[in-house]
Formats: sequence, structure tokens, C-alpha cells
Amino acid sequence: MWTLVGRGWGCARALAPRATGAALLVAPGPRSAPTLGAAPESWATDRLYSSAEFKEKLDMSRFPVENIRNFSIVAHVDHGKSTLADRLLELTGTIDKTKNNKQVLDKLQVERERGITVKAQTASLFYNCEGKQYLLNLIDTPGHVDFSYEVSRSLSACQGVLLVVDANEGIQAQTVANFFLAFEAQLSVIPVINKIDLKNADPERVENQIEKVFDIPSDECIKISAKLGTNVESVLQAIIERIPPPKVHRKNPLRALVFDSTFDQYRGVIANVALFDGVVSKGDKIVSAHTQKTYEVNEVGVLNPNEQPTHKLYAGQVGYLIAGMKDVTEAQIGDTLCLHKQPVEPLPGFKSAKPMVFAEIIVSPGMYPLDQSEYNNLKSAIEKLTLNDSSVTVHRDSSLALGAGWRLGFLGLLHMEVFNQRLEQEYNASVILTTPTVPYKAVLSSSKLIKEHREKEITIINPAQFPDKSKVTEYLEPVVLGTIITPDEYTGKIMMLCEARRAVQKNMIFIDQNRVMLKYLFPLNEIVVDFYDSLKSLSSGYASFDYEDAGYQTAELVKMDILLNGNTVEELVTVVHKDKAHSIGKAICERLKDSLPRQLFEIAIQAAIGSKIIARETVKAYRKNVLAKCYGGDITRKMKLLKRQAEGKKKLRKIGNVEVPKDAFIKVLKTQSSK
Ligand SMILES: Nc1nc2c(ncn2[C@@H]2O[C@H](COP(=O)(O)OP(=O)(O)OP(=O)(O)O)[C@@H](O)[C@H]2O)c(=O)[nH]1
Repeated sequence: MWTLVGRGWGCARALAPRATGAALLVAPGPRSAPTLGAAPESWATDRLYSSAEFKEKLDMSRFPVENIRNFSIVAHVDHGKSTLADRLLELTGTIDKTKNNKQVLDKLQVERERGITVKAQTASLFYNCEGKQYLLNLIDTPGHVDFSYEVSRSLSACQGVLLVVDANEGIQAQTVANFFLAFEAQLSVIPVINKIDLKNADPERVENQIEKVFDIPSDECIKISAKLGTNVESVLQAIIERIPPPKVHRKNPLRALVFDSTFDQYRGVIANVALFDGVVSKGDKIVSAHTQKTYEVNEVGVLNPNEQPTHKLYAGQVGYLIAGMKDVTEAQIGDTLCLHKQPVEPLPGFKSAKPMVFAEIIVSPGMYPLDQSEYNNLKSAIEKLTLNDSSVTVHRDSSLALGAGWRLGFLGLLHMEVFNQRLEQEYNASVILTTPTVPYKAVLSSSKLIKEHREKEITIINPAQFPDKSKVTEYLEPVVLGTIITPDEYTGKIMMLCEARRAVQKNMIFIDQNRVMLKYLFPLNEIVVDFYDSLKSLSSGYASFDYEDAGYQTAELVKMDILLNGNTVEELVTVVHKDKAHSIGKAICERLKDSLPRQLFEIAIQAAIGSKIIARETVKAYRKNVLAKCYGGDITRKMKLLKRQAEGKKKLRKIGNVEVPKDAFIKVLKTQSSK
């Protein structure tokens, strides 16, 4: 249907897998009593759910496959996905129109506080159109690049997407990324130009951008105001007309894919399922392909948008299932459930997300030392949260300075912050995460090391494992292909910023008269912490950014030691690019200087590469007034006392091991705020 403009890079984007790894199947959804904020008042009003009419609606056999539509709403951050979802829920009578509904599918506390979606949410809507009853499964997805794993999983459950674009801002970096995700998955794309009520809205300009960049004829765009509800009915109409029904088989034995799951302390695991084949009912005996364990189904239902038990779920439908799974290791995302004694070939599941950054989790200083039960509580909180957010990878780790902990892999810095906030809000676990590092690689030349690692190319997650230069052929660093969309007036400044971050320009096109799209290959470690902030501040907030995994490139990496009075502090060893070693070393020394308490002797803080010192700071000695009791004028006595004090300090400096308190480590290691 589409040919791509800007083929050189556009197609590359279409062909390349997303940073997070293209997922293979199905849709995530909402849930969980303990993890969610209070449900909005407008849901599940007694009037709606006690009515005979509604109960009849929950007879899911009434929806043949040809009357089902599965679609996602995708867009750049803040272009109005969740607001459009609100209007669709209202128009289909799913939520009460008279209430002031605002982003009702953003149920997590963190989503409401930050005003962003971080978790894809499913809602089943019942819609009557021209005498036919339709079941529309809507998935509202996050817009930020760090949560694109949620988007790619959602898209695999769908046959179409609503691509929402702000009528004032026009196409932005994540609009492009999301379009190509849908394009790769061969989904129908319905472009929806939102916020036409805004004073500065220019829907015609946006239509032209859509035609130019995505090659979608402008007459396919639907212009709406999700806020005011203007023209939203046409979106429902387009969903029915332009998105095909799913291809599934109801007569085959049950094949249900677990596309999301959460843990409820009273009901155990609640698995969100999409049925590819067959039927599932309350009382059925089911088997997990992952664990081979058998369970009895206690409850099945749909999300409307809260849980509504139904008698059965049929192929093509999306809902939830509770089957007495008490452990978080059961019902893993991507698992296939089938009927007992009717084994099926498991569905391919999802490719696991590829972590882009790693950080160590450390407990707040006040919580040290952790006793066994506290440690177990934190472990269980991490397990439960990672059940709901399967894109986080967890390694057990222990650090000399900070004790037992975990090294976690995230898809980006915002993802890491949101995970931290959710741990605190949903599980009452107060932790601090260290500044993130990226996974470097080394190609080994030493046969001894190759034998030890059983492979030639190793990934260095922990800087302590960094092999010496004499033992490697080359070091590699992860790179990403970044897309920046900006008003033309900021292009020069942005190019300078990118060059300072060692980025290489790959492409530049005008998407309209005054908007430019730039493509750069960035070393990942150059954008991970503060690139987005710098970009936003130098473009007065107008430039947008998105990136995708682009593999690895050769890099001149060095291991940088931090020394205190000549002794290496193992916990602060970092791997850095040679050209950035000085500035990073200086920053760490300065941070350490501010956090180390003064001692009786002077402390030299140095950053070193091998034997070469590249940065230095000094913490002056705490000076005791040895002359305090020395009244009167005997100058020789005073000199003697001062000399003795100086000698004592010299001696202390030589033998004095600098004790670094835990909170000083934490101050140096912990993440700088990202947003
Ligand atoms: N004027 C106007 N504002 C709108 C419209 N639609 C959404 N908004 C506002 O735009 C802001 C973002 O809307 P959301 O629906 O949260 O956007 P989103 O795309 O879901 O955001 P993320 O989930 O964070 O990616 C909110 O302040 C909405 O009130 C519209 O049609 N007109």
C-alpha cells in the first residue's frame, strides 16, 4: 500500500528491528489491585454493570470473528492517545459520559503523577453499528521511546493502528518510529490528526507531512479534537471499515497467549490472554507450556476497562484469566496456555527486550544493614514488578561497598526512573539506582581468556570485568540510530550538539518548509544520561528525539580508576571513551570531593588511566587547633607543636586507608536526574 519517501533511511528504519527487539505476538493490558491507583469513578457504575443488558453483553459468543477489531493507538508523547481512548470509551458506553474523564486508562500512580503512559492498557468496547454488534479491543500505548517494547508487543496483537498526530506540532520523532513499527508488522494505519481545536492548529500542513513522509494519501486522514469529542465517531467508523478482523480458528484446541500478567496478593497471578485458537471457560483444566503445570481456571473475563467476568472467551478475543497461580514465576509473559490433554504447538511468544542501560540497585543508606527478611521483601518486590514489566532484566550482584544487590537492565533512563518510582509506590521499597552504564563488548585475543569465557566476544556489564588492552583485538561500544525532528532555526545548534557527542550524520531531509528531520548514528553512552535534556533546552523544547538499536562499533575504550591517596576504589572503576576520560574523571573527582568527609589528613582524589593521572582534587585535612591551650608568646613552642602535627598527618596519609562512607558512595554513584 505504501512506498516510502526518503528511501535511504526510511526503508532502513522499516527493515531494522527496533531497539527493544521486535516482539512477536499480542497485546498487553491493565490490571492488578495492589499496583493500581484507585479506579476512576466513572468506571463500572452500578447502573451499567448490574443491568440485564450489560450481562447479556458479556455473553462473548455473540461476537463472531468477523465482528472483532483489534487496534492500538500510537503517537508521539502527548499527542493525545489517552484522551482519544477516553472519548472512544465514552462513545461506546464503556464509561460514563457525564463524568470528567481524563486519561482513564492511565491507571498506575506513576502515570497519573507524570502525566505519561508507561504501560499499554487494553479495553474491550462493545459497539453497535448498522445493526451489527462489534467487539473492539483497544490498546492504548505509551509514547516515550523507553516504553516502545510495550508498543511492539501491543502491535503484534493488532490488525491496525490509529496513528495520532498533533495538529499543531505535526509529525515528531516517535510518530515516525511508531509508523514504521506498524508498517513492519503490516498493519492498517489510520492517520488521525488531533487537537484541531487549538488556535495554532494547521491540519492541512500535517496532512501534507503525512503524505510526504509516510506516503499515505491526505484524504485518509481523520481530523478530530479528542478533547472536545469533535468528529471522533468517524474514527470508530474507520476502525470498522479499514481494519480487518483477526485470523483465528475457534474449532481448534485452545491456544491462549499470555501477553501481560500481574500479581494480586489475594488472587495470585492474573494473566492477560489473547486467544488464537479455541475457547476457554471457567472450570477448564489448563496447562502452561512454560512450566508444564496444570491449573483449574477460576475466572475468565474481559477488561471493560476493569475486569468483568464472563462465561467463556473465544478465539479472537482478548481478556484475563485467573487460575490459582500463586508464584510470580508462573504465567510468564509470552507463555502459551492450552487445555489439559489437548497439547498444542506453543505460540512463538515474545523476543526478550534488549537492555540498553544497566544500573545497580542499592538500598537507601538508612536501611543498612539489610536483614534477611528485608532482603527477601525487596527481592519479592523486584520479582513482582518485573512480572508486570518484563522488559527489565535482573542479575544478582554484590558490591564490596554496597553489599548484596541487583544489577538491572533497562530500556532507557526514563524507564529506569519509572521502575524505581513504581517500586517505591507500589511495593514500598525505597532504593537508589546507580548512574547507568551501557553494555560494552571486547573481542578477545588471549586464548586463555577465550577458554575461560568460552567465547571470543564478551559483553562487559560490570567495569570490573574489563579485560586489559593487551588481551583484546578490539573493544566495541553500542550505537543507536537517532531521529531528530526540529524547526529549521535550531538545526545548526543541534548539529553542533550531535558532533560534540561523537555522532555521525546519516541523513537530513525537510519534512515541510521549516521542519527538518536529521538522522545520526550515536554512541549509546553519549545519549544515555543527558542528551535529551540538552536537545530540549537548546531547541526551546521544540525538537523531538527517538532512537533504535544499530548494533556495535569499534571504540577506543579505556578503564578509568579512581584513586584515594593512591589506592584504587574498586566500586568507582568505570569504562569510558578515551576522548571523554578527562571530563568524566574530573566530574567524578569533584563529586567525590563534595561527598567525602574531611579527615585528619589530606586526601588526594585522582582519576587515572593505567599509571597516568588525568584529573585530581584534594580534600584538605581537618585542622585541629593544636595551639588552643598555648597562651602567651613562646613562638618556638608553637612552632614545635605545628611541626609535630604536620609530621603526624604525613604519617597518617601514608598509612591511613581512606574510609569511604556508604552515603558518599551513593552520592557519587547515584543517577543524576534525567528529566
Ligand atoms: N486542545 C486539545 N488538547 C488535547 C486534545 N487531546 C489531548 N489534549 C491534551 O494533550 C495532553 C496530552 O494528552 P494525552 O491524551 O495524555 O496524550 P498521550 O499521547 O496519551 O500522552 P503519553 O501517554 O504521555 O504519550 C493533555 O493535556 C490533553 O488534555 C485535543 O484534541 N485538543
